Amino acid sequence: MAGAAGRVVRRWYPHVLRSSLQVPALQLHMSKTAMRASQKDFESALSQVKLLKDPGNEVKLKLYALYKQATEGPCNTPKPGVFDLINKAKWDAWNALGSLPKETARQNYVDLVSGLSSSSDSSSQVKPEADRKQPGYETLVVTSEDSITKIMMNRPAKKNAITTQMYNEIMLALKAASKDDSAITVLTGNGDYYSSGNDLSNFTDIPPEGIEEKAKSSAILLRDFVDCFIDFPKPLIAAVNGPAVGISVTILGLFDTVYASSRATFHTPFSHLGQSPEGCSSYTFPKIMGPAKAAEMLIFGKKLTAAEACAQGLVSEVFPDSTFQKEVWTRLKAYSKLPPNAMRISKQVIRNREKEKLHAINAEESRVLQERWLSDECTNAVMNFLTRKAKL
Ligand SMILES: CCCCCCCCCC/C=C/CC(=O)SCCNC(=O)CCNC(=O)[C@H](O)C(C)(C)COP(=O)(O)OP(=O)(O)OC[C@H]1O[C@@H](n2cnc3c(N)ncnc32)[C@H](O)[C@@H]1OP(=O)(O)O
Repeated sequence: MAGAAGRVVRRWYPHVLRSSLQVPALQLHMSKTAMRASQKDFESALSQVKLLKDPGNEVKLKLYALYKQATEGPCNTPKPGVFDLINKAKWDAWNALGSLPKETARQNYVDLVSGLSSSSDSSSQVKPEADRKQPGYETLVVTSEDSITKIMMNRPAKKNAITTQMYNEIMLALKAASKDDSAITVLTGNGDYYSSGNDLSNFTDIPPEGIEEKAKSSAILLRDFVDCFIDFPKPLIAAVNGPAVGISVTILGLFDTVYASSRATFHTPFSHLGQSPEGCSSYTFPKIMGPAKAAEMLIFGKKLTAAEACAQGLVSEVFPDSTFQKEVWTRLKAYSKLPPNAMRISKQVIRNREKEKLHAINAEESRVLQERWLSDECTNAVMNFLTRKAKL
């Protein structure tokens, strides 16, 4: 849909008003000039109008009425029935022009299109992401545009490993997105990784109260973090731009749609790390892919390719890496135009009956992990990574 200059170009035709209409308040004193538009100007405006960004139903009705008046003169067709809403709105708009002369209607049409073209040119300028970035986040880039809130993990040099600060910022961003006027929310990563999961340096920041206290507060953080995904009220989409590890994989079971680049992999090496599953994956993964496949991932740490994850139902669709961004955002922009309330309600109908269960599972997984973090198996695995002795 984006044209060569990054300009949004949609095709719509004023005489074929297909979408639902609000009854317009027509005030048609468009041209204050005495200039007469030539037939050529009018034809050029007719071509130009097809290239404009959709101006909304009210303006489309004005254009329709002026077009009819300019080409056929005053409205002389029978009034459509009260239940024929669209044709009635069109008829009302045309009829409201009364005996406006054809030439004036033509001039008003040309003026209106010219005004729309210049405002469309300036509003279609794509602002650089830095200008649209929401302030207050250090580990994320959060932007809202086209009814989409995008939450991008932004520690590319660390493979978007999730620090305590990033857990907290993701929670804040999700809470804000649940209340903003976006229709859908997307989580993605900056750089070559989607996320390498929990930042293992979270284990080194031990408070004076000791490791037990750290494990306790971390279990609360984990539970709160996962709860935000369980409770998120709008469609939540993951755009998995590259490899995903640990908690960034497990929470995918709580997303509504997961798009993956062909370069993405899905890895949950919990046993290797002396840990156990979180993000409700102990429940969602067996449900999504069956217990045998889930066990390979969650107990044995089998890494899945994007194609395998898609075959097993964890991923909705895989896109070639070279076209991933373009294809995914084109798709999401189209989805974001669907009626937002209907999407929210559909999500509720699909998810609500599981919510209580998911909260209980999350609490249980967090409790088990709190103990695991204090185990020698976990301490040794983390130390091996931090002292550069091991990688996944
Ligand atoms: C008692 C306290 C408990 C505290 C708990 C807090 C809350 C926990 C909540 C739940 C837990 C979730 C479970 C998980 O997510 S488990 C998965 C954890 N992730 C890993 O084990 C991945 C470790 N990383 C790697 O194995 C490799 O880095 C990689 C991802 C395979 C990439 O390898 P690479 O060779 O391509 O790149 P590399 O040079 O290693 O990485 C670049 C720099 O990024 C740093 N880095 C990458 N991932 C992490 C990570 N997860 N944690 C910390 N740092 C990471 C890496 O060290 C490099 O840094 P530098 O350039 O050397 O400074």
